[in-house]
Amino acid sequence: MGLVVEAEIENHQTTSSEQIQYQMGVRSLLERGITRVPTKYILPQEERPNGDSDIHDLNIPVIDFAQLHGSTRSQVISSLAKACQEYGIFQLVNHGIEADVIHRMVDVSTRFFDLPSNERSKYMSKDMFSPVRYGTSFNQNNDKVFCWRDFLKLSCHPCLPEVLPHWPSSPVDLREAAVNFSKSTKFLYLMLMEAILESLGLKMGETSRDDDDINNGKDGSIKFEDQGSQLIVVNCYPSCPEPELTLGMPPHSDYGLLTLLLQDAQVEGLQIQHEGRWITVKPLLNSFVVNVGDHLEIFSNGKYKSVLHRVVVNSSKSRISVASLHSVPFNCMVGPSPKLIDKANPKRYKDTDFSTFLHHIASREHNNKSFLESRKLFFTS
Ligand SMILES: O=C(O)CCC(=O)C(=O)O
Ligand SMILES: [Fe+2]
Repeated sequence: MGLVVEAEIENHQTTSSEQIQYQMGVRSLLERGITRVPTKYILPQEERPNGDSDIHDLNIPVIDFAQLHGSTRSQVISSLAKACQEYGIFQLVNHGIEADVIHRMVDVSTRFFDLPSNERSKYMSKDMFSPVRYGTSFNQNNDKVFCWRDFLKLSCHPCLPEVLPHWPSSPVDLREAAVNFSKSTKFLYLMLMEAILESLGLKMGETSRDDDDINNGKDGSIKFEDQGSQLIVVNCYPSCPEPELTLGMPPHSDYGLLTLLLQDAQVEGLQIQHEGRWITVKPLLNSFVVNVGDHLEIFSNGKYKSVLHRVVVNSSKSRISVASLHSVPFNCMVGPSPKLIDKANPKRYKDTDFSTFLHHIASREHNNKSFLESRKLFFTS
């Protein structure tokens, strides 16, 4: 560590009672009236955001969902393929989800993080498979440096009627808003996934039949339909007194097939890495950001790329985002589709079961796209 950083950390010394407080989240910390970023959140110089290197003029592809139906479908499928191949991300407009469903989800999320800290912390859990998990940072059990984020994770597995009684009962309208949001985004995901499979020359049926490309894990093919896993992640990034020292989320790729993300229409924060540079994903009114996840990179045998992204924070505004992550059922294997493998395109990734993925992600070693790297097969010729 350089001298400058050491000197900065000196100035940010914190007490052991604050160490315990970190586990309670950033909101709780701010309620104690801090005016500096505590040491626990200060990144080494080389990992800090650098405002100057962010550029805004890169056009992230915009996909018009309404145009998927009808005579324009084939053009939209080509645009989807290009977006997934070159960027691993696109913004989805005309998605058809009612404004009210979105508004209620954001509104109730904001009110959830406004609850007293002892009310929120009732939902803290170390169990990755818990139907509800409130927490802070990226992986608070392992993170050496914490990030400036609190979250609420709502799992929809194995089905909504089973998990619903575990979801927070306060605010009173949280369950209803989250159910409507999860059902709407699931429907959108299925429509998108069908189009993305089509762009790969594959197809999705209503049930697992032999001629579908979705049957359940044998031959490395995977199951996309209703039993697929879904996780709703509500992120809260409070305003930060020294945003240049920390991040809301460190660089990572999402593990699943696709993530549909609702980002705050007023507050920027999400950045993707593209051609070695960090680019801000400008909020686009009434849109979803759609990320390609690691499972889709593997399933497509590397044709589509999961996107490395991070979140920066700012000194004046707090930011809320809601992600809907979708993948195969938990008991499935993920591997390259046999239909995308041939002599010219040998298999590039090992098959992996979903829980190995999740355990790696929760582990100390996880950073950037490290898991995906560990699944790659290398060829000598
Ligand atoms: O808040 C954002 O814009 C991104 C959130 C994110 O990357 C995630 O929840 O995985
Ligand atoms: Fe993410």
